Amino acid sequence: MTWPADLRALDPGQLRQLADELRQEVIAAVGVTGGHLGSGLGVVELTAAIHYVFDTPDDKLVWDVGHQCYPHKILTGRRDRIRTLRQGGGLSGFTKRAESDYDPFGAAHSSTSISAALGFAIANKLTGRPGKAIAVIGDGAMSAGMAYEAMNNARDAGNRLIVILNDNDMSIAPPVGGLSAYLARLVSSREFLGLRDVLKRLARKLPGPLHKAARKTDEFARGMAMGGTLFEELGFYYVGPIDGHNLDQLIPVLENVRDAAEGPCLVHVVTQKGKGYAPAEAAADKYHGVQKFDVITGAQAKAPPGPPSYTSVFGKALIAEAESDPAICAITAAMPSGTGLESFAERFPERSFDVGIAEQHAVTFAAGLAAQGMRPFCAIYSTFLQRAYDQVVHDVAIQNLPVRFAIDRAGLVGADGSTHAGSFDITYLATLPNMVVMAAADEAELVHMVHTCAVHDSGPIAVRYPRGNGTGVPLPEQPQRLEIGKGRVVREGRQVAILSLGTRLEEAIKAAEALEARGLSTTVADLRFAKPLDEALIRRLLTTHEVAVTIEEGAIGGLGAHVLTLASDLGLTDAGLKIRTMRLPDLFQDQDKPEKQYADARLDAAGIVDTVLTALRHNSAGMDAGALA
Ligand SMILES: Cc1ncc(C[n+]2csc(CCOP(=O)(O)OP(=O)(O)O)c2C)c(N)n1
Ligand SMILES: CC(=O)[C@@H](O)[C@H](O)COP(=O)(O)O
Ligand SMILES: [Mg+2]
Repeated sequence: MTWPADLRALDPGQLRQLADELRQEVIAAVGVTGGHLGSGLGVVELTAAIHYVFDTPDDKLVWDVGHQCYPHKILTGRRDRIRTLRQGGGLSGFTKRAESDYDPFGAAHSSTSISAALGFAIANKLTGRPGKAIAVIGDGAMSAGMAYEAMNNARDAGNRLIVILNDNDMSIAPPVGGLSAYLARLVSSREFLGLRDVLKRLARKLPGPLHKAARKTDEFARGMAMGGTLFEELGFYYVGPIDGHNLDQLIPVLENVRDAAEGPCLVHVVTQKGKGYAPAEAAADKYHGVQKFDVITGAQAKAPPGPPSYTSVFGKALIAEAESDPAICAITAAMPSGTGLESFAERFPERSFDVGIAEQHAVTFAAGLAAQGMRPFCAIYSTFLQRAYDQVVHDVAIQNLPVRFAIDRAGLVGADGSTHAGSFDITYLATLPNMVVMAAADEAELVHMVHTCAVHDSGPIAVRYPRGNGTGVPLPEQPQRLEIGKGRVVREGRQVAILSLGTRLEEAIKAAEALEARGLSTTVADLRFAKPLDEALIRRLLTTHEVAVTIEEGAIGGLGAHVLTLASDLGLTDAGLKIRTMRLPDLFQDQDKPEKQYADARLDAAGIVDTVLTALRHNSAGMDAGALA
């Protein structure tokens, strides 16, 4: 069928056909690109209905997280580019302002949509613009406090704000907590919808005050049957639950809500994650995030067997520690599989906590556990820990509590792009008093660091490690307790010192070999700690080598900055010390593959060699003293 630019040219039957074709296009595209599938399949009809009923892009449609936006992108002028998803220079895997007027707000971190939509709604109100703001938020995203902060403030928006709760009873894992149970009760009260339907139609027909009376009756009736909807207590007119795959239900309800005299409204739609694709529907994770796959069989492309992932090494190491220490417990914010805590939860269900998408709560909950004698490991991706920064400072660091932060996806992450890059954790953590910050150079080091976190009695410790597989080094039989603040020299030289932190060590060693081939004797040190620094080792290296280079997979303000500060504090920079810091560039990185990003950032052996040779050529005025012989 030819799809019209304006869906309102279609009759209901044609719109249903478009939805079916749209679903097939999503499946075909993600089969080629990989990415997020289940969520988008669950909102195919909802996406078509929203663009049918509302006047997008003038009405502002804000997707929460945005991982479900592929049908939206196909319907809004990006059908021809959908197979460039999540590739350098291609479409983002999330909504992105720069990409289209139909993406009024970027996303990727969850639970921001209601706040953003409220901003659009109030701006329209203040400027007299007529447009609506529609936030589509999932049941998982609805477990984050930020959603309630926004709803608590939404009343002023009146009927300019519409929230659509997309309830598919799934987060990445099955949803958790009281909200999930509450929504299940709302959904199971289907017979109540009949009563509400009647009252709603009645309410809509009645003028002004009576309308309000009917609404009160309506709420009262619901209160009797359901204890009042949480959302109504927050000032929303709750409509639902309705079938989010039934266009014959979706369209009249959305039209009513669009034209409602009052608001804000929350429409509760019930959908199925992975809808319409049997392999996704059957999968435990509903194909939340997938590799390229065979569309016929659903079989995903398997990565060639290689070393274990850092995530799995962490999960196994923590279980080993927990076997002998009942104080060890684990916390995830809705990402048990991503953080490697699934097996821990199976082994120690009573000591494992999935708090939902609630990183702020996760950190302060960990602080409470630690204050009462437990040894909590808070496993949160670097990028998502950013959401709980004040909790790290205020509840953990200032109180010097023994919380352990297992920071996965630290560094570049590739296809998820700039919103998910773990670029800032060294910078934002190593600046905190009391905080210990470690970075594993390989998976063996990670085992030692997990053990050190388990046995060392101190305040907070963070250990960072990257997305993906290890280097293939053998895992230690017996983990070692590392001395806090002590690095290690992995190669002794005399002229050049490379001070590495984390997994850039492999490239540092390659660079040393290349420099030796040029007659430059090179030392390589794995500092292990961004805080506290190994002052004795750093002083020795900086005072006995012609040039020193620091390298880290983090943004400015991390290891390099701390080494430079130490050097200046020790007066080592007074004597014309040649030192260069290598770090991620000062920009938000696209969804290029990590190897391209490392090369672009020069955080590889070639970049290190180039940095050293350039430094050696520079005279004391920092001028290039001509090509090195
Ligand atoms: C702050 C934050 N924490 C964690 C994530 C990882 N994450 C992405 S989608 C998702 C689950 C979202 O569930 P829901 O909102 O119900 O959407 P669905 O996938 O079910 O459509 C999570 C935990 C995130 N994007 N942002
Ligand atoms: C949408 C979202 O935030 C998660 O699905 C994230 O993309 C997972 O990242 P990993 O694939 O690195 O686990
Ligand atoms: Mg969900």
